[in-house]
Amino acid sequence: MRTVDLVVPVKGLPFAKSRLLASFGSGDRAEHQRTVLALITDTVSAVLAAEAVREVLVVTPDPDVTAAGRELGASTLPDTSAGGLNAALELGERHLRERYPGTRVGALLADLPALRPVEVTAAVHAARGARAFCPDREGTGTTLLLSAEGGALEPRFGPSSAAAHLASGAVPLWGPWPGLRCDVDTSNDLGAATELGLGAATVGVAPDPAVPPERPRAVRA
Ligand SMILES: Nc1nc2c(ncn2[C@@H]2O[C@H](COP(=O)(O)OP(=O)(O)OP(=O)(O)O)[C@@H](O)[C@H]2O)c(=O)[nH]1
Ligand SMILES: C=C(OP(=O)(O)O)C(=O)O
Repeated sequence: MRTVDLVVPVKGLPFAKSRLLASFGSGDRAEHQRTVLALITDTVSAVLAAEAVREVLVVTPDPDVTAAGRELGASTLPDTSAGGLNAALELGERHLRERYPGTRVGALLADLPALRPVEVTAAVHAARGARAFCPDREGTGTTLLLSAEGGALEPRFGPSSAAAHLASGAVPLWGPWPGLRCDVDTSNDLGAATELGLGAATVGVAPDPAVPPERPRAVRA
């Protein structure tokens, strides 16, 4: 049964995943952007295939992300909030509630290249209708937040968001869903996701985390 509509927020590609840029030889921005787009593609593809998910709404200011989201079958909304991540999520939440009054809304971050559709469905079921969240692999961040049935999302993403979601009354979900918990911010995270098994888009483009990036070459006069 389809029980949740999900907002997936994505920054403008040139500004996204800045901590991952160091993994690229000479700080190669084109390769970096291709990898960020691949992370988004694998995340969105996995949630679109999750049985518990009805609609996936990508909220972004970026035209390339918008085009990629549409191609995959997600709906898209321009991020006009200019208020950061939580504002973008609330914008998406309002949009989904206008379309589906009373719906259960979720927020999923777009950097989960080892995500499996069954993990999303299992987490939705494990929440049992409560406002709940899935902590990241370190237990400090959040990868998925679900509103209660009929309740508001109240996103508190950002530094130490797991503690913030817990303090705001959301139930932590600690199920065996390594792909759902493995968000990729750094090269180390990419290594962990590689061990779990990257999705088809990321496996083709991500730098091998075991190979140190090339140093920028000295410029000769
Ligand atoms: N629409 C929108 N998405 C955002 C915004 N800020 C962050 N995001 C997205 O939220 C998700 C989680 O953010 P982070 O894990 O911090 O990723 P990031 O900000 O791209 O990474 P860093 O630059 O390394 O901090 C990513 O998919 C981001 O693209 C925002 O202001 N608007
Ligand atoms: C924004 C978040 O992600 P990260 O810690 O990966 O930046 C978060 O966990 O709330």
